[in-house]
Amino acid sequence: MPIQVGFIYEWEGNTIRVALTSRDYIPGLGDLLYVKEGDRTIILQTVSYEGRIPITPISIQASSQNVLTNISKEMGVLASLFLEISSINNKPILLKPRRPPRLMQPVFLLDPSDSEALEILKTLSELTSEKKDDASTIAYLRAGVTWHGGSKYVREAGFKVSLKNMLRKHVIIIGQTGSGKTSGLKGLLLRYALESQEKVGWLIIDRHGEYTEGYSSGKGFIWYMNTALHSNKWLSNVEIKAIRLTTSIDANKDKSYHHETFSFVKSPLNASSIELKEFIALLERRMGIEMTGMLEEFADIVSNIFYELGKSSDEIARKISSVFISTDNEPNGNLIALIPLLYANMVVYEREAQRKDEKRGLFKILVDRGIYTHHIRIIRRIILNIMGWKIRREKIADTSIMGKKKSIYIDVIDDSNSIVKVNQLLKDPVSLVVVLEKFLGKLGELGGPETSYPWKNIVSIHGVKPDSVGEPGVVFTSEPGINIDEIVNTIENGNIVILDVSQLSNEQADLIALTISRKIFENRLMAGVEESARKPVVAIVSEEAPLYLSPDKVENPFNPFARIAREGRKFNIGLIAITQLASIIEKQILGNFNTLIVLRTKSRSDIELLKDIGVPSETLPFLNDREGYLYTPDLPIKEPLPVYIPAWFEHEDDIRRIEEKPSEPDKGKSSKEDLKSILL
Ligand SMILES: Nc1ncnc2c1ncn2[C@@H]1O[C@H](COP(=O)(O)OP(=O)(O)OP(=O)(O)O)[C@@H](O)[C@H]1O
Repeated sequence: MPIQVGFIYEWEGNTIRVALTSRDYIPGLGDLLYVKEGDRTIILQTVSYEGRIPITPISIQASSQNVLTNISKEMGVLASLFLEISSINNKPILLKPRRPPRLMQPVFLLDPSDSEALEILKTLSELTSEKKDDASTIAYLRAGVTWHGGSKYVREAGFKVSLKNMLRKHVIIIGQTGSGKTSGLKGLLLRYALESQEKVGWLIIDRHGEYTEGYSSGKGFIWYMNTALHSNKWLSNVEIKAIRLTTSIDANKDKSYHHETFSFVKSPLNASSIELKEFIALLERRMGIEMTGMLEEFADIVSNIFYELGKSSDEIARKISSVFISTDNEPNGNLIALIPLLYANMVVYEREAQRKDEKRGLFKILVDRGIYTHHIRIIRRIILNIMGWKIRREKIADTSIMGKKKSIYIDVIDDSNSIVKVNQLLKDPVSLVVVLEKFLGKLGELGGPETSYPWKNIVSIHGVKPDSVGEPGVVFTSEPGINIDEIVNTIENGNIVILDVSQLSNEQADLIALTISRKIFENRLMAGVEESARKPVVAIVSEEAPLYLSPDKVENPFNPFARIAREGRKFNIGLIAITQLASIIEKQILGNFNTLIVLRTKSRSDIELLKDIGVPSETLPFLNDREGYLYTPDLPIKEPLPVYIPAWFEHEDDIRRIEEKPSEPDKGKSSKEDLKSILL
């Protein structure tokens, strides 16, 4: 039986006043009501309510205790015209209502427990969903705010969109802490795994280790994802790679899980994966433009020397150069690590040796460019601090000068507590001496007389001839740890990478997020628009993206998040930005986010901002977890729709159904037993 709550009482502009007559119904913000009028069903959305007792104040003070219960109340709801289902040639169509319902028309509650209301919800979902084969359900229509365990959404009223279209035009999820951003997004990922017919490459930058939680318990999110992917014949070969960045290399061996489509590894990252320009872009935030400029200048001098060494006829020099300059001609993390070592092993001695007016070596070149010792010290401290590296003093030789015994030391990098592992050349004292000798050789050609460094000529003491490849002493090995290019390739091919950066400092996590995002973008840029269109859409899920999309950050040409927000769609790359505050984002950039999912928020600035795009923002502070509004131009109705986004754990029934179904013979062992044996 339809639940009548009242009548249309009056209208004014877009506001409809409903006089409530039901004793049982207490209105809630966002409640959906409907009116049937011929073949029109007009849906109203509650934006406010009012109620009063129709008596004069003096009566309230009547002596009888029961006076209030004996008199009637006047209650009303203020609602806005939300949607209208009409019909043309007996086919239902969805409209934005232009006319209010007639006065005195009965008004009903769109409560999914009633069969007529349920039919209306289903029709709405039909009319608003994309009909494409690869469409996945991203949310469910919500007929109000849940109350006392009741439910205001139903599974039958889902909104389906083609993820491929939606993701490349960027999605932003806005909501205060605990509003359900993460659990809802995991729900969305699960719907992708269950329903999509097209692969999407996902990079999930996991700040808090939330996506891999319970992976070994057999019931966490990963478990659900695996089961869902295996059941989906279009995605059954999609891999999920979970990578937890850690400082320890050994953990790799005993703490990794592998399955044909799921792996979990703990590993550090290698320094050659990180690029100097990314590091510099990151530093602007911490050191300001002037100091960052100095580091850039310093790094330029050093990189130029390595570019030169790369062209030399000396094979060792060329090999050394390739450690510091990656194959794409970009100075990398090893070069960043060398900067503090140049200070400790060269500049310090050059400064000591200087006579009044005569500066020498690298120190002279730096001072000529306005970079003084105190600047270098700051740069050095910041590099070590951000990267988690330390400097360790190592003895390389004992000599005797005029009968006096003297030990010779050199400063090397200690990366044992860092997630970024540097090349052995920077850790092994003798190898480092060879690097410094080569560096010095080129530096001498560029300017200023050298000075004497304690480590100089020590290589010959060790009997190492730096000119010959393979002589003992020069250690050429690649750094341990995962390479960012491997991660990028996995995503490019339509797989899911969960990059757990929870053990990193914020700065390290930002550095990694920026580096990988830029690499993904540059790869597609190189492939070109047409080639990229043939590749799977890549979605980058990131909580840090909004921090890099503020007005002062979006101007930086090296900011990959800003570039992706502006140009990503051409190259099939989309951002899923998760934020507690949308108003920090630069306005034009925010305009590039075509899909908005707005959850509970109390932020005044966000409420104002969202009001402008038509979200009934007065309801936002009162929403329950994962209740919100969805606005996407990919649905036929261009209005913010009240939705519920179920959490991943609310799809338990779907997963159980899959698990109970016998596995198909052509998929081999993809059943519960198989996964359990891997995960438990
Ligand atoms: N596995 C789970 N089982 C039951 N409830 C959960 C689970 N995970 C999260 N929740 C609940 O869902 C609500 C939303 O949590 P969620 O982590 O999605 O919020 P969030 O908006 O991402 O918060 P934050 O900004 O702090 O990350 C919380 O009340 C939380 O307690």
